[in-house]
Amino acid sequence: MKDIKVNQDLIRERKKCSFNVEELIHLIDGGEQNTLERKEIEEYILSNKDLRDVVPEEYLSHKERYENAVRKACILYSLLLRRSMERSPSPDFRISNNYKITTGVIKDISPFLLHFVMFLPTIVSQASSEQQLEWLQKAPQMIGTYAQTELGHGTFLRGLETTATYDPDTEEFIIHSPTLTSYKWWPGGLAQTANHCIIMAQLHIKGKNHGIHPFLVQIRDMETHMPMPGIKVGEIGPKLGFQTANNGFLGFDNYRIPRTNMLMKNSQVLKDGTYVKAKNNKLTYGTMVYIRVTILTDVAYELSKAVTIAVRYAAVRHQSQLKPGEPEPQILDYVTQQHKLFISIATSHAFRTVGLWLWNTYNQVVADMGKGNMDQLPELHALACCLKAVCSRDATACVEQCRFACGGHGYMVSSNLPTIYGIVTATVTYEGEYTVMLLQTARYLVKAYKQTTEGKLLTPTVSYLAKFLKNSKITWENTPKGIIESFQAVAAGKTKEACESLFQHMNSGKAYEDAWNLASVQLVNASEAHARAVLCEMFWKETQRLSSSVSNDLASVLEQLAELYLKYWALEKRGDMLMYSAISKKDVATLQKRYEELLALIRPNAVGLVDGFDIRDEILCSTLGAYDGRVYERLMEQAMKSPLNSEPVNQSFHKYIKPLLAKAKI
Ligand SMILES: Cc1cc2nc3c(=O)[nH]c(=O)nc-3n(C[C@H](O)[C@H](O)[C@H](O)COP(=O)(O)OP(=O)(O)OC[C@H]3O[C@@H](n4cnc5c(N)ncnc54)[C@H](O)[C@@H]3O)c2cc1C
Repeated sequence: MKDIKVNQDLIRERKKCSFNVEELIHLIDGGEQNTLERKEIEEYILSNKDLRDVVPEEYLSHKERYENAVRKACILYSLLLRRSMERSPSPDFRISNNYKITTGVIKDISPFLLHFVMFLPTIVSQASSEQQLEWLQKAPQMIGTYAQTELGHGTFLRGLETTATYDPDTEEFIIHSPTLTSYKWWPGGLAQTANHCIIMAQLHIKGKNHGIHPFLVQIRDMETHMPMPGIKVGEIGPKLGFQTANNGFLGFDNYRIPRTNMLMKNSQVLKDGTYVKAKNNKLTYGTMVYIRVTILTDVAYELSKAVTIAVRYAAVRHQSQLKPGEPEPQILDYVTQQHKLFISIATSHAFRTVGLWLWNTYNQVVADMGKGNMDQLPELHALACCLKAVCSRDATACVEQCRFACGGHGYMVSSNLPTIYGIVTATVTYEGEYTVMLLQTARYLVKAYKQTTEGKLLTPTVSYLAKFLKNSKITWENTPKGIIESFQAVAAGKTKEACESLFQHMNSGKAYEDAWNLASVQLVNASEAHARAVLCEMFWKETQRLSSSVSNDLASVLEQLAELYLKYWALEKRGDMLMYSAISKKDVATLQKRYEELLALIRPNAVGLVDGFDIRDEILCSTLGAYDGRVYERLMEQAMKSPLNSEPVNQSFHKYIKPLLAKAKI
């Protein structure tokens, strides 16, 4: 960074920082060695000139954009492949930001993403060991995706219509799309990129439907890349974001695949058509839970990008006057601006920290499952559902807030905030839609509530229910512990009310399903409250644990962020606090005062904190957020790249405007 001219405001901000930014970078990366490795990969990839766009992506046509994304993705993967042949990859890739290198190459979503995040993990988790051996060997030739959603059904898996009918004479499955609504719709990379696909289809044997099962299907010829006969495949068109993800549709016309292409780790179909049911149907949850768990750290990273852009911009931008006659202050000095932005810094840390805790829990549960112990799977599933829902929704709100905080310039595509928003808001829907996820967790909460009333022991993450269901209002204590307990009391109270509503509807003669639907707004609220209680508790506990391993300077900043997170949400949810704890109006004022003190404490470290995310300019891709703060110069440089600026008069003037003006003269 020595040779570049850095904006004076940013220089001053960096001098104010009270902690060692390098230490924070190492903490986020999971150790100094990981930081070194990440930086080395970033330099190796991002210094490759072929990966730079001469014309910014947004000026390309839809087709050119896709082709450019494929070109860059191929260079990227061959570079990564060469490197992995030279040295062994990092043992724990989740802990480091290494895996985020793709966003520095393809600003939006790679058309190969699904191959890595869904196709390969599904083979690993759902194919038998023989299938894995065969397919993973062929994997370098395969480009895969995961096709579950259909035009007519996403959430309701049992409603999927694609059929896989077993023909014992040829030992094949006949894959068929019987209706328009049975067409697969959405899978990333499906349209023009993938040559293979895991599809979910209804398994029919001898006239009996055995439900949804996964199948490996080749959809394109390995040489010509033409769609295989019997396959209809294409692209679904532009979306809010994900412009380069190559989301596709797929239909089958009695397409035959070998029997051995059903993924048979769990259920099996024998040669004669005998169906062998999975020992435990929960085993198939594996990949879904895995992806939901990883979404927490994914949105934490995207949010760290958004808030880096917004905080650096707020340090460089001067607007209005605090006092008449005085110079215009940095907008970061407005307390409302700090209120808008600092929660995003804290939230990114919260989601990364809790995400890593959940990741470790997931690994523990998977290890136990390997030994035949499934006991913790329902709890993990319930946790992953509500945390995925709340984190994706909160991150979306935070990214949008960062964009608002940049005023008009935040609306520029060159700020990169609109693209980040497009990426983050998609996580609210895919891999389990928001409301549906909260309702899944609600089922677990209802069960836990019943267990409490029966005096049975509860699993650790809901054990607070037993404690707080007894008290209608708990004593208010203005400490992190007190706030966490209040969130637990809120969750317990909302769970109780949702359950009472459910049971009342049932007692009045409604069927369970109707009663569930009638109580569902309250059930969703209970589930959201449970997620907040878990987030607050785990973020605080994990911060305490991490703080003991870092310098005092860094520890105090980390604790300020965790405290800010708790205070922010206690204030946001003050209505709930008033309902379920003995908090008074005076206590709320004290909470507000401390929250404002925290904003002031964090203010001098704001730029240092976003520098601590250590996101290279090539990955940020933002005119507003680059390390050097050359905001206005970059905005103008990017504007000059608009093809409309390449000629002084556009042809549309002669074609349309001039004749119109001529008519106006008459
Ligand atoms: C960017 C993006 C990428 C995607 N990538 C893939 C992919 O690679 N592969 C793939 O297979 N799919 C993919 N999907 C599809 C995605 O998984 C589905 O969109 C998602 O599961 C939601 O299903 P749906 O669209 O049918 O919505 P719906 O289920 O129709 O939901 C619509 C509304 O109905 C409500 N609703 C539905 N059921 C219930 C219920 N039981 N109770 C209360 N409310 C309910 C929902 O809350 C929502 O408000 C992708 C989607 C997006 C947006």
